[in-house]
Amino acid sequence: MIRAIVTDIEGTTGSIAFVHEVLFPYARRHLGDFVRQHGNEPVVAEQVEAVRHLADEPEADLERVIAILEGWIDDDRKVTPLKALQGLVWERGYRNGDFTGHVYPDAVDGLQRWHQAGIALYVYSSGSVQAQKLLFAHSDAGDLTSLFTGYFDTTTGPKREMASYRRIVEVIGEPAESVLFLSDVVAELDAAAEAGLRTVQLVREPGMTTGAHFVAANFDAVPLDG
Ligand SMILES: CSCCC(=O)C(=O)COP(=O)(O)O
Ligand SMILES: [Mg+2]
Repeated sequence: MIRAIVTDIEGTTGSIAFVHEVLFPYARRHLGDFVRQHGNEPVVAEQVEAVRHLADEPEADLERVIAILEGWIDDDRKVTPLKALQGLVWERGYRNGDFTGHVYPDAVDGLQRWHQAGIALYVYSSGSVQAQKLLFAHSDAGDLTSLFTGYFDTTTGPKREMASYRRIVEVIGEPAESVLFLSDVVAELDAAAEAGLRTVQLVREPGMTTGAHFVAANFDAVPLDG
């Protein structure tokens, strides 16, 4: 019996296009000025220092750090300091009404249905927990945050590593086999299955790589039995 569902965001609850054509370009446009303006504030300074450490450039000045971050956006690197800073930059975009978080209507329905059925819902995304909460608080369908029990990001570990899912299951406090992980990415599903979780792959667009996981075209087709 499924007692908890952990869902990915990009390509699962919302479109890949929203992340790559709205969120990432917004961060690319505003990140430099944001870091220049707020670089002395502890929450930003901590991430700037983490960039220097991760890039192995301890002497990098602020302009060099910004260039590193912009390169990481271009390469879609799922690294914690970039993700934390992106979340801070997107906050302004959501609050200004520059965009709303894309969530597929079937995902809204499915999440509401499962929540009403007493299944605990969690998010696991490379986007920071702050960015996840912003997306669901300012979604196309309104504030959906009350549906979720908890959020996990790269501070729990990379999404393609089995140990990350072991940690998530420990926090959830349910047996791995009663936790279902939803994602569009086979490598993430492989890692979750290795940790003993049940898995379903969302294939929302033609031509996506599939693997050994049950495939669903949308949340209506996600089976909770068998
Ligand atoms: C929290 S919305 C932004 C998502 C993001 O930054 C990202 O890299 C997508 O990662 P996911 O793990 O949801 O595929
Ligand atoms: Mg995804």
